[in-house]
Amino acid sequence: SSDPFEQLLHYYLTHLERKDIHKFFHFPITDMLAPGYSAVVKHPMDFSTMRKKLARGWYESLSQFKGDFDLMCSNAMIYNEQDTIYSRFARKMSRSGAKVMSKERLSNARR
Ligand SMILES: NC(=O)c1ccc2nc(N)sc2c1
Repeated sequence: SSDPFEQLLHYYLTHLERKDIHKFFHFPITDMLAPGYSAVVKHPMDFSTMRKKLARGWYESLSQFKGDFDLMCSNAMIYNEQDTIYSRFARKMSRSGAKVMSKERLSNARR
């Protein structure tokens, strides 16, 4: 897309997805996969949903984009026990995501 803001978010999304090597966060979690998930997690989020929202121009600011990324990570840390690979990867991804998106000069990027 020609919109530099959209390109920036697309870059972040691609960069963040790459860290999710087991693809734990690539798709919406079903109750089949994770029993009782929909009863525990009221606002699910995943990379494929973020990609759709980006493509539809839903994000007006970087903080909205970061909000969905943080929601995705915190959902996994709430649903999964602390010492599970899912929770561990969510914590790890949350930290590295904060680094990727923390560049001061870019954090005021807007549509
Ligand atoms: N993102 C998550 O919270 C997540 C991802 C994958 C997965 N697979 C399971 N068997 S529980 C589970 C939880």
